[in-house]
Amino acid sequence: MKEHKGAHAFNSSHHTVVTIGTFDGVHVGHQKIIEKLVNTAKAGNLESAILTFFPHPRMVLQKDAGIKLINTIQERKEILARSGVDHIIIHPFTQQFSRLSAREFVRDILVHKLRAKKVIIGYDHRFGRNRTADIEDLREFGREYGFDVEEISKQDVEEVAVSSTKIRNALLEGHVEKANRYLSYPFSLAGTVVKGKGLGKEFEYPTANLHIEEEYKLIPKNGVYVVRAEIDGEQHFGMMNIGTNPTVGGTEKTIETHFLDLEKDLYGKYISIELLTRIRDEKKFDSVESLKRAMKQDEAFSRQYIKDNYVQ
Ligand SMILES: Cc1cc2nc3c(=O)[nH]c(=O)nc-3n(C[C@H](O)[C@H](O)[C@H](O)COP(=O)(O)O)c2cc1C
Ligand SMILES: Nc1ncnc2c1ncn2[C@@H]1O[C@H](COP(=O)(O)OP(=O)(O)O)[C@@H](O)[C@H]1O
Repeated sequence: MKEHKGAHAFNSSHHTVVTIGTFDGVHVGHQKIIEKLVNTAKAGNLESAILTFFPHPRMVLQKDAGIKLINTIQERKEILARSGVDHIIIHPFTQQFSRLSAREFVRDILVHKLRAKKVIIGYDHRFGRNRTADIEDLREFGREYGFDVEEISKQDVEEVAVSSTKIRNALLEGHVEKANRYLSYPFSLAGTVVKGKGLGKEFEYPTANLHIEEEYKLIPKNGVYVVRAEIDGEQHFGMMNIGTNPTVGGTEKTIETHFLDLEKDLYGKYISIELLTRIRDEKKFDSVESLKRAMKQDEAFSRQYIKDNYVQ
């Protein structure tokens, strides 16, 4: 897969079949559309291309700072790379871009830059300044500029929307296994390991504190999770706490992981951690001793879960 930082950087001499969308999560519904894209490309001797926007249009147009996404742009790229698509174009969604007329968008981006011969698009997709144009307008442009339009049915579009909402809600409610089923891969949190409060030694459980740079990344419900990560090329399981550490008087939200059977300096490392299941809520214990006992139980639960689900 080739990545292009905007339609203007696209330089393939082949004709393409293009689909347009945010693809947050790249979940099972998205995967169905991508499969259609890839098969259409093969059948028509075209190259497949996904045109996606970043930042998310809602971040730019509604200054919606609160919007949370399942994937960071980096994660979206990595998951799409596994889907067999030839090109991903990450077009910067700016105020200026949003003011392009429908004709300018079609002519300058789809036809001239991306050399589209086919566009696969949701039945209700709207585009151009103020989202004035619809799929019928796109078909009309297609006749003028020489490309076909293939419609994604109402049923498939709804499946995509329902899945995205279900995944976001499942994560916010702590149901990671449900989210992972819709995603068909484990939801993950990625960031750099930073210094914490320095209490890990007191707990006999050193914890790697994850700093996530992307403030738009959705963080699942506070609580304790069984997790897995690759560290220096090796798989490690662990237990993660998302929360404010109320027992030790914490107020800021932290994401910290104790990796089982590992002793390693992780400061400064960039780690992507998969969430596998949720153990319990984060609690304010009346003593550090009680918290330690709870963490011992979390460890026992985690070891059993890993044995039951991941070890042959
Ligand atoms: C598996 C696990 C479960 C935890 N559960 C709780 C909890 O229920 N309540 C709480 O206040 N802190 C909880 N913590 C956080 C501890 O308070 C935290 O690890 C400790 O404050 C050390 O912080 P530090 O790494 O920033 O020094 C948990 C941590 C882990 C690793
Ligand atoms: N098994 C392990 N799991 C997590 N971190 C570990 C582990 N072994 C060693 N470490 C190191 O210990 C650090 C955490 O120690 P800790 O005493 O909890 O301090 P902090 O408050 O900075 O998190 C981690 O950032 C990592 O570098």
